[in-house]
Amino acid sequence: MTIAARAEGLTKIYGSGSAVVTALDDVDFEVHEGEFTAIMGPSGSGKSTLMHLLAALDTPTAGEVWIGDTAVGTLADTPLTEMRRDRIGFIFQAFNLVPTLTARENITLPLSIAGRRVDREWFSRIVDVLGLADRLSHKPSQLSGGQQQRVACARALMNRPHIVFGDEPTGNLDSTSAAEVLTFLRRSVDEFGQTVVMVTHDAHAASYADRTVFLSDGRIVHEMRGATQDQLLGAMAQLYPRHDLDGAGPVVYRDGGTAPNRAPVVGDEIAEESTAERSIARRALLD
Ligand SMILES: Nc1ncnc2c1ncn2[C@@H]1O[C@H](COP(=O)(O)OP(=O)(O)OP(=O)(O)O)[C@@H](O)[C@H]1O
Repeated sequence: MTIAARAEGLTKIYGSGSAVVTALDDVDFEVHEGEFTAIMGPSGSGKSTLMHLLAALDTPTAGEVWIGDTAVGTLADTPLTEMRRDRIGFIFQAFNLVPTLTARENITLPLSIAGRRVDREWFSRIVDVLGLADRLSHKPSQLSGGQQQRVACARALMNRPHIVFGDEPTGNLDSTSAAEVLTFLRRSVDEFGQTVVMVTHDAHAASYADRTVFLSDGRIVHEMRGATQDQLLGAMAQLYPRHDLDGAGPVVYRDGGTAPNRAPVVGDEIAEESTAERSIARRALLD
């Protein structure tokens, strides 16, 4: 099996002194080419941190990431930006479309920024598979959430990336729109040989994947192949007995505190997180 990306001894530590958080703790991980991999775990287990490091959007405290044969840590800023632009596709929970551009312009934006030609045939194929042909001249505000996320899927695949990363891509969608996006990701693997890595807390979403890895407290604690939603839920109940399996689960902090006891702090965190997510998205899409 060919390795599309791998991590060795990946560690990410935030903060210092008493505020130190080990978000990832000495993780070894491989992404297989042409496979759909889901990364699951409760809130705070390190899913987004692992994805951001694998996608070269952030730098580890220790360890190394390879995308294909390229050691990401050895790249200077310009080749790093080029690698993200040319070899990686991103789909975010919050769509992150440019509001002033049409669907067509959003889809081709990464190519426009890179000064590359649009492959008309590939564009039509992707747009057809995603059912977007009659929406191309619409602005994001004229599209439903599901349609916006399908535009984001088309944008992610336009440059035929080495890997597509999705960070909770169905997190803001109703179940019908979520199924459309997940079916598309599945088809992109089966029909185009695309490699996909998706972070999710949702067992139904993960059931579309070939392989699911489970994180807990910054470590990979389990892995399953071809698991059904029920099998995934069963594994989650064993691995994360303190968490609510219906949704993202309560925010459980490393010291055992939970969100309802700490409303003001959680409010602050959410505000900070959405700003952080926007800045990650900018780096992924516009750099
Ligand atoms: N920029 C940051 N500064 C400080 N701590 C951070 C930062 N980013 C993440 N963390 C902490 O690192 C840990 C892992 O966070 P991460 O976002 O990777 O988890 P997650 O599994 O993706 O969570 P969620 O499902 O809530 O998005 C958490 O304890 C989080 O609070």
